[in-house]
Amino acid sequence: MKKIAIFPGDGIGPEIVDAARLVLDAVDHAAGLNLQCTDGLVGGAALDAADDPLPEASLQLAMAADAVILGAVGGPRWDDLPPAKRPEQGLLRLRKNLDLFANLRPAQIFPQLLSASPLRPELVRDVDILVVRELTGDIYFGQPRAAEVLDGKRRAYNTMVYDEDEIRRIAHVAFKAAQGRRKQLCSVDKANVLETTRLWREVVTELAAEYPDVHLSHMYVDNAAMQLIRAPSQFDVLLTGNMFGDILSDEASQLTGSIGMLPSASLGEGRGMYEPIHGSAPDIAGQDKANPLATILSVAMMLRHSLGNEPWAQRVEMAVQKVLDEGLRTADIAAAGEAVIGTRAMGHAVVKALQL
Ligand SMILES: NC(=O)C1=CN([C@@H]2O[C@H](COP(=O)(O)OP(=O)(O)OC[C@H]3O[C@@H](n4cnc5c(N)ncnc54)[C@H](O)[C@@H]3O)[C@@H](O)[C@H]2O)C=CC1
Ligand SMILES: CC(C)CC(=O)C(=O)O
Ligand SMILES: [Mg+2]
Repeated sequence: MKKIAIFPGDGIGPEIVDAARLVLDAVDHAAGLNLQCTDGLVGGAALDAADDPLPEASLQLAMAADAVILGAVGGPRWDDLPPAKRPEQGLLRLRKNLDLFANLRPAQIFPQLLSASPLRPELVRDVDILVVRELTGDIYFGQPRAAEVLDGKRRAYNTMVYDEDEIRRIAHVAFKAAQGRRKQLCSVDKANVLETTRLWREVVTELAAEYPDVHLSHMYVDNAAMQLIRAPSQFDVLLTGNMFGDILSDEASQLTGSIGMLPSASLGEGRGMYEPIHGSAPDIAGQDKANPLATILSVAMMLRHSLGNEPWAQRVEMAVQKVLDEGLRTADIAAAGEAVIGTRAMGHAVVKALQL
């Protein structure tokens, strides 16, 4: 028996998680996984219910689980709160408390969706990028942070900080990932301007000696953002800090056609958390329009990384390929004039494509 904690969150979170749950339940039943799934509150839903975006009960639920599935958090209802009190803090604290320092965000091309990419098909056809993003450090967590009034003037600051151990452990993850792929590792920083990322570059370079089979290169983040659009197939594994990885992975999602296609695994030494890379999409929440495939592909990553079930991970991924082959599209991945189905119908379609 494995325990799965499920945090649907806010906005489209409950919709995409419900669609992914259809797939997870079907796999559980067919593969005899004997999963015990329990829902919990995080984000705005938790703020509303318990005045805390990560109530103690939710943290305990996650800590007791073998794996966690999370939809998305945040939304305009909580926009007036200062950053440190918003729903997003619940997610950040969950990642930190579970020590999920490695966020794997694969950006793969689905050939069926080449026409959905804003880039020319010949530019994206061969794209297969793994963004390895550090997830528990950097400016999202650094202290001090404050918004204050000084000499009658409003000012605010955050702190970008990494120590060498934090850099080393995420770099090891990236080097190892590159070894299992095309052995090209590009580390992204802003070492020309920032001390933090100068240390990042130093530490990553030191580690390269332990991975002689991996070709390491370095790129400034502004150039990396440009190269992702100019010639994205040059990248294999991209190693980044927390903020740069957040931004570049949203950008990379567009190569595939939609942010609704990109799953992620947030890993540490213990249990993993599986979440689509996108947010709570308030503009389409509650309308059965959201693409649940990123969340369903995150379930596949959970089967692979936390449940040790590669065959079923691949079956879920193949089922996603099949629904795309069949021309089934949510609005975000539909070409002009193409018929569109809703979130829930897409979940059912993936279950059907599993051919159980
Ligand atoms: N992991 C998380 O929980 C994250 C939460 N957020 C939060 O989400 C809220 C909205 O943030 P935004 O900047 O608008 O980013 P977003 O990722 O929620 O949405 C950006 C755009 O992508 C579209 N989109 C996102 N996911 C989609 C899906 N599955 N299917 C179809 N279209 C999709 C949205 O409709 C929107 O037009 C904010 O409160 C933000 O802080 C943002 C990013 C990550
Ligand atoms: C805390 C989240 C809102 C940060 C984010 O955008 C992400 O992890 O993709
Ligand atoms: Mg993000």
